[in-house]
Amino acid sequence: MKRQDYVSWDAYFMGVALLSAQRSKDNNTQVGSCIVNPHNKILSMGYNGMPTGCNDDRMPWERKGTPLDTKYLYVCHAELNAILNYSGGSLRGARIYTTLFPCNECTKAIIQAGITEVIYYSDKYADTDSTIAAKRMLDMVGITYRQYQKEGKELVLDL
Ligand SMILES: O=c1[nH]c(=O)n([C@H]2C[C@H](O)[C@@H](COP(=O)(O)O)O2)cc1CO
Ligand SMILES: [Zn+2]
Repeated sequence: MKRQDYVSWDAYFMGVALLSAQRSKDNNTQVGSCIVNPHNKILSMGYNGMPTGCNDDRMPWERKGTPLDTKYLYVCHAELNAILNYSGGSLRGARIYTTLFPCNECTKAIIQAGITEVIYYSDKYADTDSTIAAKRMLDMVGITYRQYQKEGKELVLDL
């Protein structure tokens, strides 16, 4: 009989997104994303980080203070990184697994890239204008979004 406790496709791809998030240098929120085609092949991954070439140690990671001295003006979001990291052509018809509901800016990129489904883990900023705007756009263009349903499986990686 075949092994029974293998991970589902959803758990597999959200697991990859969660693992990608572990690369983030952000001390408050680590976000990871994984883009998958309709044949369940992974096309791209990303996490939130400073633009390539911007030294992590010289960039601000603060949340508050003078805007120029906070991370927000500089950090590249996980979803955008996953989209931009793809060098294989079109993402049309793909779905994106992401550990945090995409912001309005990433949502624009998701729409323009032709991604057709968003699966998210956390929606901790649901009450912000950014997330409300994101959902408004997704609804308008018919991109479906659903929260990842936990399967009660705890996976420990002995790295
Ligand atoms: O969809 C997203 N994707 C993403 O990568 N991020 C990143 C930007 C920041 O590095 C961090 C959010 O920081 P904070 O929770 O401290 O405000 O997450 C944030 C969002 C949603 O705002
Ligand atoms: Zn974003």
